[in-house]
Amino acid sequence: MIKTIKYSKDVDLEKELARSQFSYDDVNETVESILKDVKARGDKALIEYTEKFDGVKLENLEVTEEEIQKAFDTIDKDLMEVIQYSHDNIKKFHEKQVRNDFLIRQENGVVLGQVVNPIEKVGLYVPGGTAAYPSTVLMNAVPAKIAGCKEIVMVTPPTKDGTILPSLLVAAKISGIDRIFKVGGSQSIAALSYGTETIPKVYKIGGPGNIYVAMAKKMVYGEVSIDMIAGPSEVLIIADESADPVHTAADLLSQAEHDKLAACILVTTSEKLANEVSRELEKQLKELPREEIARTSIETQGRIVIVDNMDDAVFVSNYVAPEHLELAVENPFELLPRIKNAGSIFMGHNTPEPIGDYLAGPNHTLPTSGTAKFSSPLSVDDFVKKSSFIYYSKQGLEEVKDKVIKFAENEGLTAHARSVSKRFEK
Ligand SMILES: NC(=O)c1ccc[n+]([C@@H]2O[C@H](COP(=O)([O-])OP(=O)(O)OC[C@H]3O[C@@H](n4cnc5c(N)ncnc54)[C@H](O)[C@@H]3O)[C@@H](O)[C@H]2O)c1
Ligand SMILES: N[C@H](CO)Cc1c[nH]c[nH+]1
Ligand SMILES: [Zn+2]
Repeated sequence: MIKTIKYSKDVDLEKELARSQFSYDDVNETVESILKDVKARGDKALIEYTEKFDGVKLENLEVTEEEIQKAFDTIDKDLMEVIQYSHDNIKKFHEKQVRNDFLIRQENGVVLGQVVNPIEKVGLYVPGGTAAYPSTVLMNAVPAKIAGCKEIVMVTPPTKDGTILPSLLVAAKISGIDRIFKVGGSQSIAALSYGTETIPKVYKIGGPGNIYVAMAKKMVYGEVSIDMIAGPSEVLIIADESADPVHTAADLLSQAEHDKLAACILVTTSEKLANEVSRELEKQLKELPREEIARTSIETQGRIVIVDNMDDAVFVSNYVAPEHLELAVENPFELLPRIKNAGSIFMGHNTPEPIGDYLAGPNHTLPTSGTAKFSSPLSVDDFVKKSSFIYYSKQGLEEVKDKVIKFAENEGLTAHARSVSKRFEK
């Protein structure tokens, strides 16, 4: 049964919405020791952890060309069309994000500018523990490809028979991934961070994963860059009395089935809707093949929050800063400007969250665990870096020389001042 809370200003949201069913300390220790071990023992450690966590002893870590060809030969052709359709929508949306170089020319001959360069080597994590995510392959790889990254490698856990599903391989090839490795979890994050005999060290790691993956990315940050902490899925639905309880429950469960640690929250002004959704969740849970995962998520992390008005609903939502926010209200566009913290916003009654998961175009790798307060969806920006450049003419330098010298002397940095003044000595 999902827990229901009546919100008022006295309610301690930190306590009521706490995601406390898991010991992060245990995960920390496990991940730290895996990272150290892979750094020390490379491929040998990867093979052992893959046997331990994924139940398969691998001979080779890299997917071969024959395996990729076989995937194209065996994949369901309708699924391949859907993958291509989704790829094209994601590409169209992300092409709009491309940043161009710019130049500022001044009359005195000074030229200033910014050049944008792709990050050369990137590693993409595609989850594969309890479900396979070809959609995540596309969401990660397409922006990297548009950015122009030279080497795009993908890591994902293998199935029990030591293969990678055809849908993942086909999605990887369609979106331009160069190399694919059959390794998942924190061990794969270690491999991408430090490099092993087989897996190249990259400059940046992107992609979502479970708590072990998220923790590993956090720990290797500094050694490499990371996109964000995209962990267990979340959805928060703001609903008024116009929302349909059957649809609302279905939307909550769409994210609950990802992970026992997924967080699904309904915030509503309607007590009637709250009761109906609570009943409907019980009914629909029984119909799901992944009932156990979804039930644990709903019963431990799930909440229905009843509020007096939309102001309070918006306040709670901005406080949670959910990965996905559904505005299941009469006029979602009216509410939109008041939403300050959310990964992706789904507007109105005909935009269920899975539309964004699969094919609308915007990215589905999104900030979780409240990090939407300061992070954005995965985008082309995550795969580029910028350099600025400065060109001064003789006249331009002469015009500012005294100012630079003044600044440098104030900071007590004589050599800085002299690097300018020396140019004007006779
Ligand atoms: N934010 C997004 O865009 C997005 C997209 C898709 C999925 N997700 C999330 O990704 C996650 C996928 O999780 P998953 O588990 O299915 O796949 P996963 O690939 O993230 O994790 C599986 C791996 O976790 C490791 N692991 C499992 N138990 C472990 C243990 N006890 N100790 C050490 N390592 C262990 C193993 O190496 C295993 O291969 C879910 O939380 C889902 O909500 C997020
Ligand atoms: N909802 C996930 C992000 O939290 C993305 C996804 C992929 N496939 C289905 N859903
Ligand atoms: Zn999803």
